[in-house]
Amino acid sequence: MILTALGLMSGTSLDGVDVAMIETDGRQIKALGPSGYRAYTAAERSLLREALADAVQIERREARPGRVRDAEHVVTAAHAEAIAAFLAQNRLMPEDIDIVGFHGQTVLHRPERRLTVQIGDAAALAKAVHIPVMHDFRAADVDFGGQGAPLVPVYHRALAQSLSRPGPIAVVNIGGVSNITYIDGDDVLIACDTGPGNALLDDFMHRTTGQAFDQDGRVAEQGTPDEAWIAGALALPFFALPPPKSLDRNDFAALRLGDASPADGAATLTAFTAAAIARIAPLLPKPPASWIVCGGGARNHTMMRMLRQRVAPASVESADALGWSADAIEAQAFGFLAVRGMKGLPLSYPTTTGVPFPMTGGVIARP
Ligand SMILES: Nc1ncnc2c1ncn2[C@@H]1O[C@H](COP(=O)(O)OP(=O)(O)OP(=O)(O)O)[C@@H](O)[C@H]1O
Ligand SMILES: CC(=O)N[C@H]1[C@@H]2OC[C@@H](O2)[C@@H](O)[C@@H]1O[C@H](C)C(=O)O
Repeated sequence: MILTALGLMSGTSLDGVDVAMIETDGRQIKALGPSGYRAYTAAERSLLREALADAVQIERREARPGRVRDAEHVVTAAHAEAIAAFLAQNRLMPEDIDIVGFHGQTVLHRPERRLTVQIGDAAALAKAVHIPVMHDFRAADVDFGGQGAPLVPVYHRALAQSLSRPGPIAVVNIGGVSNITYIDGDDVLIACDTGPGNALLDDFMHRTTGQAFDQDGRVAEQGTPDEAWIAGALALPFFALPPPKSLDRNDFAALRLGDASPADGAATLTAFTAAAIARIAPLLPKPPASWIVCGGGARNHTMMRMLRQRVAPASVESADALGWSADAIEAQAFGFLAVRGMKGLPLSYPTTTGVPFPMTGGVIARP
């Protein structure tokens, strides 16, 4: 049966809430609908940053220390607003939607302690929007010893079904953290986080220039990467580990650049992200022949150029260039995952998160 889902994603970049509509039976994509976006205000974003800092002390999933509880209210309200605006703009009624896939906002990810915390009150959201809400997508995977991330690979595989590109194909998402899905024919699906995405660069830009991010990679383009610093950072044990593996947004936050100018610092961090993505290739069964990049990093021309240099002669294309929506893919993915969860289909596999057997997930809150 084909269901209509709305997927919602509030990613590690802390920039806002993406919404996207998808019609699917959980295996194939029947149609992709419109998408929308509700940015966090500067005040909301700084509250989320404080919540991330306070979340470090969390030991039980339900705990909401310090600013985490206030942040949870803000996250829930922002998602309710995002859905209301999306329905109004597209002249849709709540009854037109079968299920909402609500990822929430990750504030702490410690799979080695069987702990991953996404804030957002699904029961309150279901009541506010009058639609059933599926949430807690990562919990079952982590409970069974999986990484709990990344979860988009099953959706990348569904998207790639209609793609004619030489394989193996690597779909890379450059959000706050970067992750990769490796697809080789119908049977091989491997995934992991590769290292930093935009979060380190965004934090550096914020600190040194007051800008939220390096628009189109223009600042990095003016600078020179510090290759010795990058080689030192890539020597961290994480980068030598084979998939599956995952990261917390702030796992590399302690890395410091010293006195770099904004241009050289941005160039170094952009090159670090590209180099960390390319570093996964020797840990995969074969080097990918076609790289497809989604997430906000696909708009950073300097990052795309640096990735091209590092994976040559393989091709590197932006998801938008294929007619996929680089910005909406993760939100579409959580709509798709909600339908898979309703049908008891796996969200993750031993080769994507390290879970011991294919694992479904998600919990439904009803209005
Ligand atoms: N035009 C642009 N030029 C350069 N960078 C951009 C541009 N647009 C977006 N970005 C970068 O992309 C980031 C947002 O990416 P995205 O929306 O994929 O993140 P996310 O949803 O938080 O991701 P994830 O959950 O995968 O970590 C911004 O913080 C910024 O660093
Ligand atoms: C714990 C968590 O929220 N992880 C995010 C984060 O952002 C990118 C990367 O790290 C990825 O592993 C994951 O998100 C995507 C949507 C995923 O689960 O596939």
